[in-house]
Amino acid sequence: MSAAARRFAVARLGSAGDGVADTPDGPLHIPRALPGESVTARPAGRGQAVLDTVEAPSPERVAPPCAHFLEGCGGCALQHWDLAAQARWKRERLIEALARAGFAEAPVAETVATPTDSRRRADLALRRAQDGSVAIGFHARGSAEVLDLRECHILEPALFALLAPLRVVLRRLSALAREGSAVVNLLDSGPDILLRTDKALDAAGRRLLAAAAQQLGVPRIAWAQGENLHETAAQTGPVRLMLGAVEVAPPPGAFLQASREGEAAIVAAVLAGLPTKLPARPKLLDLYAGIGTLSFPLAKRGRVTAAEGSAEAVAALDAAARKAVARVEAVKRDLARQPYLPAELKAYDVVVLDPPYAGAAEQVAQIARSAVRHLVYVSCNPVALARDAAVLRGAGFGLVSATPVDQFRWSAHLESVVSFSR
Ligand SMILES: C[S@@+](CC[C@H](N)C(=O)[O-])C[C@H]1O[C@@H](n2cnc3c(N)ncnc32)[C@H](O)[C@@H]1O
Repeated sequence: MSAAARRFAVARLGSAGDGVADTPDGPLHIPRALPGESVTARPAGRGQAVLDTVEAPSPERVAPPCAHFLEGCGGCALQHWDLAAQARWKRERLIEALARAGFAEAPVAETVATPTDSRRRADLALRRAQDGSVAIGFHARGSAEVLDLRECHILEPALFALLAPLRVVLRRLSALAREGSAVVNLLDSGPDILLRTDKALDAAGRRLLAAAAQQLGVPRIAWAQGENLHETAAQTGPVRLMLGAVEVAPPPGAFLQASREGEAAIVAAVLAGLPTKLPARPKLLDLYAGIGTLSFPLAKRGRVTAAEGSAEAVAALDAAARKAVARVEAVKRDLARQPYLPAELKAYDVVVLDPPYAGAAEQVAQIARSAVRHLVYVSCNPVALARDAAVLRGAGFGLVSATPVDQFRWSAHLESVVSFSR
């Protein structure tokens, strides 16, 4: 039985985008409540509560555009909040993260917004129901349930349009017994799909996927059982994505910046974060380079070494660089186990880092000990950024510029580009 609803004053927003009320028992997280609101909520244990009614709404509360938001879709956390307020909150989170690292009053730019219907990469959950139908969508908040997307205001329309025919195909795919996932990347050649399912793909399944690729205009469908290595199940043509002027053939499920607009904003902030005075033939080191999203634009400014841990991403980057005769050398390297050491870093005028969510503790420790003078750090996690920035500050780096990018509209995620020099 759920607890009785009680009244709470919402003081602030937590890092996951939940309203937080301070209570004698500690902070209480109330999803979908906003700062300044008086709400009733039912405590659900472990500092969590379920919103019951909003008694005094914030003037910043707005009607969520998507029906699934009200059903608890975990794809968005903040559709009930005015966008300008979200942009201010994201900027404040970056200011706080940098202040925690010791950079008080950092020169933080306004948040760069990205539009609705622009997400070109999504990791969607698949779940087969008792009647054989397949739900495709995001998990419901804090649950294994998959919300079958009948509308979506974040996905690129071309990706959303794929869901209805994909449901029909997956219904017949015996390799999907109960659950799986589909990473869908919208490339310039069309949608690229990586299916992960819970059973083996038999000959009938391969024929089904080959026919689906033809019919849906999808150049490639890759498949894997669980977390095993993927294989190409169907290919009707080449895959390609332009990164600046360079054509890349991304591997299945490749990391892409979530939207073209987000990518453009990050690339622009990285280029703007380079020192104004560079030597005549600068050498740039792009760490955690992926398929070269930043490496190719950086190659316009100098010779780039692009290091990345995924063998497939490095192969795609290397092939694209050779074909385009770009000044980019691709290196496969695990930067947690084998970070660039001070002696190697000596060769570079600028280091660009774009690490995964956990940050770049091992690599930043080596940069701190090196003679590197300029660094541009692209972050998708303000907590890791604060930790790594504190190390840089301790090593004498000052903060030159910082730009928050709201690449995941309506979510609590924050991307940022921060430039340091010493
Ligand atoms: C946030 S993505 C950035 C990719 C690229 N810079 C871009 O903008 O598309 C982080 C990248 O780090 C890579 N990565 C994760 N852990 C790594 C490690 N230990 N060593 C090297 N690369 C790693 C991932 O494969 C991924 O390509």
